[in-house]
Amino acid sequence: MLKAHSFKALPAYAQLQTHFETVEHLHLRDLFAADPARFDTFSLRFADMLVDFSKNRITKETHALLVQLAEQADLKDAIDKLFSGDRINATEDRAVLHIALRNRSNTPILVDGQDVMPEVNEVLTRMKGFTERIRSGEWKGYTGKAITDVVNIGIGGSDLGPVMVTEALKPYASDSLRVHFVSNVDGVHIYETLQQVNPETTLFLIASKTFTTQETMTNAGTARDWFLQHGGTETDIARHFAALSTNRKAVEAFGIDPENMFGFWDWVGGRYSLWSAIGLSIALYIGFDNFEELLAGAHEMDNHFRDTPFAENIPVTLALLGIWYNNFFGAQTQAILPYDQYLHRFAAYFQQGDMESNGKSTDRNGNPTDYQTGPIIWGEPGTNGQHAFYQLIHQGTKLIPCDFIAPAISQRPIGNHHQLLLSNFFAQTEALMNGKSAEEAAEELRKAGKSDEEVAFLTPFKVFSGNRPTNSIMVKQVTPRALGSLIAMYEHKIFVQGVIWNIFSFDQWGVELGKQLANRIVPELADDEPVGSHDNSTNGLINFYKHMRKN
Ligand SMILES: O=P(O)(O)OC[C@H]1O[C@@H](O)[C@@H](O)[C@@H](O)[C@@H]1O
Repeated sequence: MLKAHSFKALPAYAQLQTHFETVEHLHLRDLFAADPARFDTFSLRFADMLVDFSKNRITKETHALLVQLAEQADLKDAIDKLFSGDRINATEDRAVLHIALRNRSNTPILVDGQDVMPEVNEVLTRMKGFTERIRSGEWKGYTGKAITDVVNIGIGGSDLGPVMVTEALKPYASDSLRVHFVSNVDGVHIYETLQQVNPETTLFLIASKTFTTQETMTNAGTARDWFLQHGGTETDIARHFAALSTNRKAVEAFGIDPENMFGFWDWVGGRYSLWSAIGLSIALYIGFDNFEELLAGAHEMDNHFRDTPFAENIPVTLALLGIWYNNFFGAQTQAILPYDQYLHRFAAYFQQGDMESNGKSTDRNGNPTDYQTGPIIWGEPGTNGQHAFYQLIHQGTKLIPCDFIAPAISQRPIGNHHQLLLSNFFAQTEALMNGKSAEEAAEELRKAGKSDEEVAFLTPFKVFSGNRPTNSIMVKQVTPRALGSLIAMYEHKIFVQGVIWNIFSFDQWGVELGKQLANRIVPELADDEPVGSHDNSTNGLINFYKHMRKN
């Protein structure tokens, strides 16, 4: 169990509040001018990764106070508990052990006195064997043909991780195996996917921790019906359906051969599950060796996180900076901006990772928080984002801390594309930091031949206040190993913030109410009778729908 504390009663919180008043008006431009070694002071290295956090509105004192905040929140104790299988997910009474799934050192990790590693290794071995049989073509479909398409049916944590990672690591994929993902209960999603595949050569992975999720069970049922309608028989299902789940009974009840079930455990949170059997689509797509590289990269980051003093600890540093903006500057959001097209689902992945983990307003004592917790996470890959929403980041009224992520080496070196891409990556954080003064703007206009009148009119619109904070995270290349480290880095950042905010990061009660109400509404939609059991608006909407579909 994590110790509880009062976030705002931590001594460093009050000190940071006072300190904030001295920092709030400092401009990054001046901070850089005053300290030629600012980059060295505020950047960290890890393997082939560089994290430059010098373009943040902090001084050495800010950093020191933030580290104290972490210490006073007993972060060390929380990290020990995370890594030792303590039941830190108290409201679900579970340990939180995604770190065990990638524990390549294979040191024992105990839950209730029992080492979980043998089970973890056993599932990995089965995944490896299965992956190899599918990829080699040894595994045959019901007409004797090799599998060419894998359809992962899952949602939330049983979808977003595999989608993001298979997209990110496309260059490592086999040419002979395609992956598809169906998540939405909107029939359009399964329809469009089934259009693209052949029942003789398709493997469906039903990915659901609980094996009860409405969307997934509905899509799985539709896939099974389609398979049976297109030539497959009940006995052929064993060659074409596998389950990734913790719920053996429900898997069997669905009719999937237990031989084709890859299990995991209640101590794997859905949004932390890509490292488990939920990652089978990843392993099938990029091969098991590459999947192990992904695990190894995450394990390296786990070790860094567990063993590095807070001041040099990358996830801790990112978490503290986030708290600085969230709780002192009043920033509402955090943008994640990968300058790598293959990482185009990275921000979407951490929308769930972060917002489902830390979007909470009850603290660990059961009291409402009187401070802000998890930020809104959003982002698109560069340079597309630049032509969409960067206007607001540069000149809008909101403070938006941004993480810029880029590889030094492109997976697809073509002409000078990557240099152009990276010139934008470097230029954007420079522009956000420096801005452009009225004098500079006026000078530029004059040089462009504008009249004095035009200069006077246009200058205010051409001013950039700058002082907009960014982190720049560079890796050598987005290899499976580097990606594993990057994901684990953000996972631990989220953990650290939850510990300091005194909230429980590993439950998700907030997703339940909507599900409950939808289940109540489902039978009401079966006939055309008007409903009157809801509030006026909901009745009106349901009745409009019933009217429209009938007429
Ligand atoms: O993997 P299953 O059990 O289908 O859950 C899928 C998703 O459901 C949602 O409601 C959330 O709770 C997510 O954390 C979870 O990843």
